[in-house]
Amino acid sequence: MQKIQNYINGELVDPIGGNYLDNYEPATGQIYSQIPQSDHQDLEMAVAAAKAAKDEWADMPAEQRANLLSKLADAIENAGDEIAKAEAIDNGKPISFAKAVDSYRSAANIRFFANATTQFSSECHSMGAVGVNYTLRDPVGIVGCISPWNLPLYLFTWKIAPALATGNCVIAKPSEITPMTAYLFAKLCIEVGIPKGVINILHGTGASIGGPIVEHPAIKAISFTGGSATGKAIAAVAAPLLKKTSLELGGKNPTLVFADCDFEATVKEVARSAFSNQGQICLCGSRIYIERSIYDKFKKALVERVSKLRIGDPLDESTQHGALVSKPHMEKVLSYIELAKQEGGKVLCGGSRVELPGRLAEGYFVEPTIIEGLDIQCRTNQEEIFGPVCTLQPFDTDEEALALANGTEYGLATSIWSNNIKRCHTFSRNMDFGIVWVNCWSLRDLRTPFGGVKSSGVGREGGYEAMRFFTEPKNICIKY
Ligand SMILES: NC(=O)C1=CN([C@@H]2O[C@H](COP(=O)(O)OP(=O)(O)OC[C@H]3O[C@@H](n4cnc5c(N)ncnc54)[C@H](O)[C@@H]3O)[C@@H](O)[C@H]2O)C=CC1
Ligand SMILES: O=C(O)/C=C/C=C(\O)C(=O)O
Repeated sequence: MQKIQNYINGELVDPIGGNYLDNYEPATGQIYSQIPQSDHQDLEMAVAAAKAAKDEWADMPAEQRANLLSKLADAIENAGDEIAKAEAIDNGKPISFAKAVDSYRSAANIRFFANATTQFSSECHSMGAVGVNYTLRDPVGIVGCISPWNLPLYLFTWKIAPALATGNCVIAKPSEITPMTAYLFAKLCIEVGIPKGVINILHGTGASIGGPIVEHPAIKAISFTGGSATGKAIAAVAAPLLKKTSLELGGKNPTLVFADCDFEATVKEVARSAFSNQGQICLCGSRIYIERSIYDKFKKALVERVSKLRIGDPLDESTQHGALVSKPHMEKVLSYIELAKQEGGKVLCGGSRVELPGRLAEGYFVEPTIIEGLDIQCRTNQEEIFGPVCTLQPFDTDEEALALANGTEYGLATSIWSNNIKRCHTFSRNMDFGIVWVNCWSLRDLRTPFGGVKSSGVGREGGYEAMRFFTEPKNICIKY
């Protein structure tokens, strides 16, 4: 059975303690590889390597760093099909999605920040005849990047790329549930000649290696994406250590559909926003509010479209809906469907585990599920399910729609579907979310601030926001 290795000081190495975890293939429910259960000993090695590498990497001219990162982006692009296949096996997502989204964005993340390195500049403030201030943006030093399982290499590179671009050395931990593409990424780093110690990748659980990364005194900033409970636990450890944190956490995102929307296009995109990646994206729209005059028509069209999604083998190019990432996660999602029924919800489509034949018989497949008849206060509409489950609810007025949209503890992303420009602007201004999409969903421009408010997190990723996070400003004041 394949054994994944850590990547420390430019080499693939076994964990010092010799401990491993099983890695499951979600589509089959079978163990197919093993991953290091790293601990503080591995971390000390990684920190020593990063310390040795840090000055040379920080002092390297931006263009040279950009060239190395561009080579890494090329390597990811060339390995795109292999990465997509590994993601489909490790995560359960359809291979077509993994190619179009995961592989594509992993390369794009690195390329974007390779280019940004050469464009990043700092500020200068003239004091007239008195003097001048200018600001240096120094790398923070050694930073920790901790990523989740839903978009494995995509979110791993989304953090690592700006950290490296701004001259930091990185200790990174991918999710223990989907470690495979971070392992492939380590091999590509070796292939393209990323200097030793600049990136170090440690595998294992949050308790065994995630926590120690957050606590380590040499690691000065933590960029984390994952559940809100984990984010709060990380913040509690990092705050007294005065570490910078960027926390991109959960969502319970509302989708607002108005009667004046482009009907067909909206049905299509709302289905995509709810069920892409089996609903396992923090941006997915899981609470769909529809203006009452089109509620029945929209519901019928949405249910019809979603019921036709092809559920099957993630490795089959025609599959549109794959497996959930793990057995515990599947059980969590199914338990929320049961809860929704107990809370008075009516299941309009889906609602059950799917049993597929042959090698997929033990796989973690759950039908795309649409539920109606629940109010905003119930747990189904308040808690993040993070799976292929959404609820529908009609509304009568703009005021009611706004109150429903803002009515949870989360504030990550929302989408509005309407051709009334005034309404779109007014809603965009009044909604408590970090990201508002109007007549689109997840239309991404990597320069924009990415992240949420309320329990959806602290700080922003993307573009200069990420580059500012990974640098320390130093003001220099010169008197003439
Ligand atoms: N992007 C998002 O918004 C995501 C949200 N979730 C939500 O979180 C729920 C739980 O999923 P999990 O896989 O348990 O996510 P998680 O938030 O626990 O895991 C994310 C990453 O954090 C690490 N981690 C866990 N505990 C840690 C700690 N104390 N210190 C440092 N690192 C730690 C994990 O090993 C993983 O690499 C999901 O059901 C879903 O609702 C999960 C993944 C992504
Ligand atoms: O950067 C994006 O386009 C998407 C990011 C998605 C997440 O952060 C998530 O699902 O956790």
